[in-house]
Amino acid sequence: MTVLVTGGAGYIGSHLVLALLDRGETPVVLDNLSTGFAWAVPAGVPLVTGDMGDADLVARTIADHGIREIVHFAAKIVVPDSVADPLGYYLNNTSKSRTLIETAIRGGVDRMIFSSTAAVYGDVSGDPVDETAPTAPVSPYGRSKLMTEWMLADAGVAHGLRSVALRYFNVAGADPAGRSGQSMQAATHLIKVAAQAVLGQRPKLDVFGTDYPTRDGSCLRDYIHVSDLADAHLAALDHLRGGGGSLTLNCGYGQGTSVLEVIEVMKRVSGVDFPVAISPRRPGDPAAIVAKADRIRSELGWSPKRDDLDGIVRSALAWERHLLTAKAA
Ligand SMILES: NC(=O)c1ccc[n+]([C@@H]2O[C@H](COP(=O)([O-])OP(=O)(O)OC[C@H]3O[C@@H](n4cnc5c(N)ncnc54)[C@H](O)[C@@H]3O)[C@@H](O)[C@H]2O)c1
Ligand SMILES: O=c1ccn([C@@H]2O[C@H](COP(=O)(O)OP(=O)(O)O[C@H]3O[C@H](CO)[C@H](O)[C@H](O)[C@H]3O)[C@@H](O)[C@H]2O)c(=O)[nH]1
Repeated sequence: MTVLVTGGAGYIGSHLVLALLDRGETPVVLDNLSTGFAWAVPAGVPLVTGDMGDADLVARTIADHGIREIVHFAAKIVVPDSVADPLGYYLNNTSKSRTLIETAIRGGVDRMIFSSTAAVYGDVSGDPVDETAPTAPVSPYGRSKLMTEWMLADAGVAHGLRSVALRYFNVAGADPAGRSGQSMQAATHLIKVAAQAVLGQRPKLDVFGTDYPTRDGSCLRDYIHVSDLADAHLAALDHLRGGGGSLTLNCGYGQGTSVLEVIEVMKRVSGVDFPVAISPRRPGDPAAIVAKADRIRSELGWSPKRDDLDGIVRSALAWERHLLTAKAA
């Protein structure tokens, strides 16, 4: 069975492509390479370079490869950018997802896994949130993804498309075998930025706000290893292939870690005391967001294998070193 992976040249998508190959499946990647890399798509995996908003291209790809299922990662993903450019985010993440979904249904696709986000919940009190919590995103990014969840749910009722919306919490780390990782140099994610600070690629790390109502004043997030997340997608595919119905599932470990704690782990694991500056809050950031992650275990039988912040940080750092060596070569 051939699986179409939109955004498969990106960070998380490339890890799913590896996980699919590891279990003998046949992925095809559709990616416009706006933030992804052709080299991140393993040799032998077809890469269709183009936009998911291009209905003709999507229809052709579905027909050419006999696609019945899509894992949909393609999106713009930077929360503060979405505050500055909301319409660009609604176009790419919402409107183009609408085109993708419509074209998929017309082409006979009946299963879709969607990369949703904890950002759909908004500013929660800090208690772990389950999937029944009200959705009240505080950023255009979060709203752009929530609207796609709604489209999938409505299309499911009207057209029989079954889907699993996976609400990722904070994804971090890299493939334990060193085959992929987060590669965008201008990335804004905390663990990636901290790894770059360790290697001297950034002069310092800014902590965006230490005046939040949290245990040390910095924001709390639930960090999940990217390979555990890839496994959750395999389990979601198996669920739908087995005839299972549509689901919305949190993907996290249920553990909140503060920005200052992440920095402490990065310094300890690397042995490098990089400079840290306390800076103002960043627009669109909720104070605390931690998953209640029971449903994914009971519905999919998924359980994490790499629930360890030291290990996540170590793998992120190893990938950053790899990128640096590759650049120098
Ligand atoms: N990284 C996180 O912590 C996180 C958390 C929650 C949800 N997510 C979601 O996971 C998904 C993947 O994120 P990522 O971290 O791998 O980001 P990424 O930027 O590395 O990957 C996104 C990929 O989509 C491609 N893309 C973007 N728009 C496209 C379009 N219109 N047509 C075709 N390709 C397009 C990009 O080129 C890139 O390869 C996104 O949907 C994101 O919203 C990520
Ligand atoms: O240089 C930095 C980078 C980040 N942070 C802080 O670290 C925390 C985590 O920030 P990230 O940018 O790593 O991640 P976000 O929580 O903003 O967002 C991520 O997780 C969300 C879900 O919680 C979304 O899905 C989104 O796609 C994904 O980027 C935030 O408090 C942020 O202010 C810093 O202090 N300094």
